[in-house]
Amino acid sequence: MTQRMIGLTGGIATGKTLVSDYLGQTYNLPILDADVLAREAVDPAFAEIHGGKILKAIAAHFGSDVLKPDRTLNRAKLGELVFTNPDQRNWLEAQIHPYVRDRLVALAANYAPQTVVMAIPLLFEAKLTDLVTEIWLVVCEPEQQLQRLIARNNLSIDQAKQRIDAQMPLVEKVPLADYVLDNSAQPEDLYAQVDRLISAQENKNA
Ligand SMILES: CC(C)(COP(=O)(O)OP(=O)(O)OC[C@H]1O[C@@H](n2cnc3c(N)ncnc32)[C@H](O)[C@@H]1O)[C@@H](O)C(=O)NCCC(=O)NCCS
Ligand SMILES: Nc1ncnc2c1ncn2[C@@H]1O[C@H](COP(=O)(O)OP(=O)(O)OP(=O)(O)O)[C@@H](O)[C@H]1O
Repeated sequence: MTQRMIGLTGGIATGKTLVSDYLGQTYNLPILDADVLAREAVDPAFAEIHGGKILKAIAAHFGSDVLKPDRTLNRAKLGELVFTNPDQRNWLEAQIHPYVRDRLVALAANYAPQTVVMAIPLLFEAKLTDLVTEIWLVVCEPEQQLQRLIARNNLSIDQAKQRIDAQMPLVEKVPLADYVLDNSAQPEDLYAQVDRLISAQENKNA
């Protein structure tokens, strides 16, 4: 039996975390989160897995300004550098994405044959679609996305727009998804769509 791998994606701040938290808590599904793994890739505490070489390469490339006094990554500083410069962003992604891919594969294998959710913001951009067996896309209105991002990350309008523009436009992701979850109303409306999707699948497999 093929292991079911739900690829959960969407634009930044559209509501993926609401969906993954709900799937984890209500349906007990394991959540593999690419953002968490991207943090792990540069975390000295995980040097046993990655040898610490990604953080070293980042510091060599961008200068030690991107490190905090405790030698961990200054994410705000690096964010400023990469979200204003696509070449630098591509360079950074090339360091981190292969690690994220390998960890997703390894972690999913640990759960086989159980269904897993892979929450991957850059599922399309990072060409990770081959890892999943179906794609769920969370969307909301562009203005809501902007306002939610500004509020959550405490960004200026320009900074928030830069982050949104660093991703493939949401409208281009819609035709690539198997299911689209609309998060332009209340979280409860979003959860109801998740329930429908899960029960439709359960009926299909019954
Ligand atoms: C630039 C960094 C240090 C900024 O860190 P910060 O703590 O501010 O953001 P965080 O990592 O929590 O990401 C928040 C959101 O930003 C978006 N985002 C992150 N990286 C990218 C990117 N390279 N391109 C477009 N959007 C991105 C995603 O929607 C993500 O959910 C960090 O985002 C990073 O290391 N990015 C490169 C790795 C990557 O591509 N991660 C995405 C998952 S694979
Ligand atoms: N339906 C909603 N109504 C109001 N606020 C919401 C709604 N959905 C999400 N939010 C808020 O918008 C922000 C973004 O949501 P969330 O963190 O789930 O997005 P995300 O897609 O996981 O973001 P990222 O790509 O950065 O990981 C959060 O602060 C969240 O509380």
